[in-house]
Amino acid sequence: MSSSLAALSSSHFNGAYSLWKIQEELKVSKVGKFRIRATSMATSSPAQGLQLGEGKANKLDKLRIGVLGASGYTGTEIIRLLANHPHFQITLMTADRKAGQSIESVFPHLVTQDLPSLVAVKDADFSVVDAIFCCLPHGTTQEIIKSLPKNQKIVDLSADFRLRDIAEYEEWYGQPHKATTLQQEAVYDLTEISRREIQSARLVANPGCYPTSVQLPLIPLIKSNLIEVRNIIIDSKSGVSGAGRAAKEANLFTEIAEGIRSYGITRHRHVPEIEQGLSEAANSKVTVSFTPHLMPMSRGMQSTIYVEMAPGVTTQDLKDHLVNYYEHEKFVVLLKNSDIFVV
Ligand SMILES: NC(=O)C1=CN([C@@H]2O[C@H](COP(=O)(O)OP(=O)(O)OC[C@H]3O[C@@H](n4cnc5c(N)ncnc54)[C@H](OP(=O)(O)O)[C@@H]3O)[C@@H](O)[C@H]2O)C=CC1
Ligand SMILES: CC(=O)N[C@@H](CCC(=O)OP(=O)(O)O)C(=O)O
Repeated sequence: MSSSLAALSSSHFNGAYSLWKIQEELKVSKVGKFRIRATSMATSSPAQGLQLGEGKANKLDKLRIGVLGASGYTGTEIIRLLANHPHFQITLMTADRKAGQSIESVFPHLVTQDLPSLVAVKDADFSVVDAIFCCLPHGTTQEIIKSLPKNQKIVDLSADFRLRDIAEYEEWYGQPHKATTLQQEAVYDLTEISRREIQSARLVANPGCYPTSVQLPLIPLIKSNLIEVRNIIIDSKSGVSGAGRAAKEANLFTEIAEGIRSYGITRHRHVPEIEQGLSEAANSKVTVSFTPHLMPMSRGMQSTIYVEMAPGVTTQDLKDHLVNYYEHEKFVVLLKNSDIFVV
């Protein structure tokens, strides 16, 4: 008997890009141990979630965008991606404590952009937007999205509409769901996995950071039966911006510099989201062992994922399949050189 394990590394810059690689295979057999190295890298952007049907996009010069939570970390990434985009114009930006301020007073690097001032959600004029990116804390998001005009496309970056099972949401997030009807309508997934459904959805639930780094490499491999759907071990590392911009004692420089902190062991809220995505790909219940770590870096993420390969499958098969699967994806790029992999 022999068993084959592969370790896949997947990383991304919070909320904007993802990278992954197949790192190495450790093959254990009667005749001993050997290693094979292969590398790949992927990038993915939440902005991909905003694609209207071709007809509509062609009629508009620029799509007018509202960014709710523009003074936060994900909000500013959306602004960075869209501010110079030929097809988008940011016409509304909201904040809470920073309402009334200019965006450059919050993020000085945006000083060269022609952007509206930050307003409170209650004062926002939604008639000036065609589509909305919602970058608000979960919990808050459900109430606010519920009150938005029904004709606008919304891409929600929070976790509020990701879990299809309301009971599961309430269990893992420790609060009742306040927009259960909208939850039924929401389309959760990565653009690379469900592009068509996302294009036609009104409410898109953008996957979380850790689930993105796990699902990009694993879903294509599960769908094609190249890996076993048991004993999946995910070891993830995140920069501190993943926790948002609001001040927290645990995220002070003195707490996180020069150290590594594992947290949420066996009970991180991304476990059900990861298992939901992998189970759908496998058409059977998949469970995972997932441990996130907070790293002394401001942004970026790396997930090293250990999987059992299906009988007869090699790491080259995994790599070939992923290269093929993501061949036409602009935001997923596989690393060619396995020695260079830096977050
Ligand atoms: N950070 C990350 O890497 C990622 C985060 N996410 C998710 O995206 C969402 C936003 O996260 P992130 O950008 O990190 O969070 P931040 O804490 O950095 O920003 C939150 C934003 O929401 C505003 N806000 C806070 N409370 C309220 C409220 N009650 N009403 C209206 N606006 C409010 C804040 O305004 P103000 O600053 O003026 O108070 C700020 O603009 C979260 O749900 C998070 O889980 C998703 C992917 C990645
Ligand atoms: C370092 C850190 O605290 N990370 C966050 C996840 C951040 C993320 O992007 O996920 P969401 O979109 O679900 O917020 C956490 O562990 O809860």
